[in-house]
Amino acid sequence: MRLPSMSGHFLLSPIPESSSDVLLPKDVKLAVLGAGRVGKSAMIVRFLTKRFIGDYEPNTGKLYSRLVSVEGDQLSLQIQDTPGEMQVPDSLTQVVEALSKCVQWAEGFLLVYSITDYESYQSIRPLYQHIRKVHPDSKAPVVIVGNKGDLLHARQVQTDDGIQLADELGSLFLEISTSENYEDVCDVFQHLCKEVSKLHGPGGERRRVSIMPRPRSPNMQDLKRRFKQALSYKAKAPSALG
Ligand SMILES: Nc1nc2c(ncn2[C@@H]2O[C@H](COP(=O)(O)OP(=O)(O)OP(=O)(O)O)[C@@H](O)[C@H]2O)c(=O)[nH]1
Repeated sequence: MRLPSMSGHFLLSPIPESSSDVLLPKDVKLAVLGAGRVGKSAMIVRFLTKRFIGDYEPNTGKLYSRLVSVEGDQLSLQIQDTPGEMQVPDSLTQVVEALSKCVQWAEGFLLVYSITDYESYQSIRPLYQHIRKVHPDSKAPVVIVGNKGDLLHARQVQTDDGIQLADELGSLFLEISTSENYEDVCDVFQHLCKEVSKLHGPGGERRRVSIMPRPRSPNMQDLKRRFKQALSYKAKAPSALG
């Protein structure tokens, strides 16, 4: 199943401030998983900043938080990046534990492989099965992405392989190049946000809360005037000590 092309752009905008009642944004928690240096961090940063940053240190699990608006819906989005490589054998258990916690925590998943790395493609199925095992009753949306689509000369995974796997697992699939195409990266995250948001229902976690009106900031001119007044009064007043 291929990811349908999205119309319209993903709007990254701050939530408007209101002095009275506000609607809390819905929480959307996504996890990005994939074995090896498949471009997970690059994708997240590309989505959040529009920029492609070519050089990253291998990450150890960074959480990104943003307020975003998707088709008019205000979302409090959290994206958990996960380590693709385990460099210290001793920490294997910790990494697996951390991954399980993250899978438990998240509501929507992005499974990434690189079209230049067949092993990363092979890791998608077990990752997918792990998600379904941790969330047996939920319809947690999963999108499979074949990244680095620009590196055609180094291709090890055919597009059809990706389509076939995604069909088999019942997931959406898109082959993209994070470095060359911001729109595709955006479509992927936008799709996941919308699907997770649907899980919360139409009203979801949105609720009205009353917020205290913010106290007015002091008028500095007025304060200075009063301060001077007080000083001059003090100067004129007879001293209590005689
Ligand atoms: N040519 C090309 N390179 C990419 C693309 N996406 C990511 N890269 C490169 O792939 C390398 C790994 O990218 P990362 O984003 O660090 O990969 P990661 O999956 O987060 O890796 P870990 O941090 O080890 O989990 C970097 O050198 C990126 O510049 C892409 O679409 N095309």
